[in-house]
Amino acid sequence: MAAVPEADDCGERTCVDGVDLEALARRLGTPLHVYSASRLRRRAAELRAALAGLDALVCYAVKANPNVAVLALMADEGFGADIVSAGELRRSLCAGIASSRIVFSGVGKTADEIAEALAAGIGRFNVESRDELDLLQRVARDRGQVAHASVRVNPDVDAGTHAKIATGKAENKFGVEPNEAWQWFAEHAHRPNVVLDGLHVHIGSQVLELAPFARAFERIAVLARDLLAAGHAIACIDAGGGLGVRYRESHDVPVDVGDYARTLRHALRGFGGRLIVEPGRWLVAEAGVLLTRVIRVKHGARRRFLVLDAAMNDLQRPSLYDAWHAIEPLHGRERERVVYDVVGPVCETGDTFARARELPRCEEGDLVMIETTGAYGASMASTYNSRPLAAEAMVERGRYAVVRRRQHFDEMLAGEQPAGDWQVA
Ligand SMILES: Cc1ncc(COP(=O)(O)O)c(C=O)c1O
Ligand SMILES: N[C@@H](CCCC[NH3+])C(=O)O
Repeated sequence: MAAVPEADDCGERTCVDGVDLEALARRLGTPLHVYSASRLRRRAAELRAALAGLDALVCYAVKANPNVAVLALMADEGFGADIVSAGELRRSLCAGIASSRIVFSGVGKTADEIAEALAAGIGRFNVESRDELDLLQRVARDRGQVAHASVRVNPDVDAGTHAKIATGKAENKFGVEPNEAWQWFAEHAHRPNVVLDGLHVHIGSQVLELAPFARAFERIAVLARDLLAAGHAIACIDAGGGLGVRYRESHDVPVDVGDYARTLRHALRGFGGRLIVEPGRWLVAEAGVLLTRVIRVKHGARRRFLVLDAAMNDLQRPSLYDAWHAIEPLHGRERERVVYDVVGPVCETGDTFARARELPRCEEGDLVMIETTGAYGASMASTYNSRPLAAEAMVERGRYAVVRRRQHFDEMLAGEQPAGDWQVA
């Protein structure tokens, strides 16, 4: 009997976690998101090791990849969830994440979402405005419950990342100024159904330098020390997420997770409460690839286009943030190298995965892998151009499981009908 292969041991890069990608793509069709369970577990273990000895809870940022199999793996690793909607709450609970390990962030929580989260018994709300804090008090009072809450503080720190995913500058919509946080603590008696005993900070995503983290953590630590000295309880500090990953060899140098944890330990020295971290991308990005086939090679007047069956609706990052993803044909690496614009079939020039990318010559039907797509890939997918959502599969040690099958056209149409049944408004 053949031994079960270890992760990624197929030698060539045609395998992920012991699973042959060509065979998988033939079986499940393309475009196809594939996630490696072993890679996910390796990252989880590295993070746990970096945080060892701290009273730390990892609340995985569900938005990065809300696939229930990914969430179930996080639950199995003992992680909680950082959610931003009732949808993410339901997914997390359905995947087996303990409600007490769920924290709820976001500037637009509605009364219904807050009520649903209270009913589920989530651990903590990361509150982003006074209006939200008052709403939390009202909803908790009406339900006869007490909610634990942290103030999300905006530290006015430049995370040095893409402007669209920076969240820690004063001009961003997230969090409140430290002065306002002080006022909320001072007014705690006005809100008997909210135990305000935590601080939260999150400066942005794909952060590749340690210094902005250090600045933000120091600001939060100083605030925590001052609040404690003034007699307020601080039971929890939530350091957010944001750790970046290497999309491009030789360009992106990610922060070492050990250095990140040391920076946290240093900033929070002497703090005896609970630490929460909320990484998303760092845990899942490198565990995912998007498999896609070449529909055709089109020779334009000025450029040569490699037209794939994946498009911006399957992976938005290149069109939205000009993000760079490695693109590799799975076979024919010995062929001559050719420069392509790598595009999808969607009717927008922005539906471009890469411009002027040198690749081995490709032919119709070739399987191509777009790398580092485990975070903010499928989670940001749409059905633009009435393209069904791609399937998602988990692979582990030579086995695969379809964790989300490809959407059918009738599912896309479900709930829609031609306007024929007019009602008086
Ligand atoms: C509050 C909060 N926590 C955690 C994250 C996760 O970020 P990342 O995927 O960069 O770790 C985000 C997204 O930026 C966020 O807004
Ligand atoms: N969607 C962004 C990350 C957003 C982080 C969410 N707070 C990306 O793909 O890089």
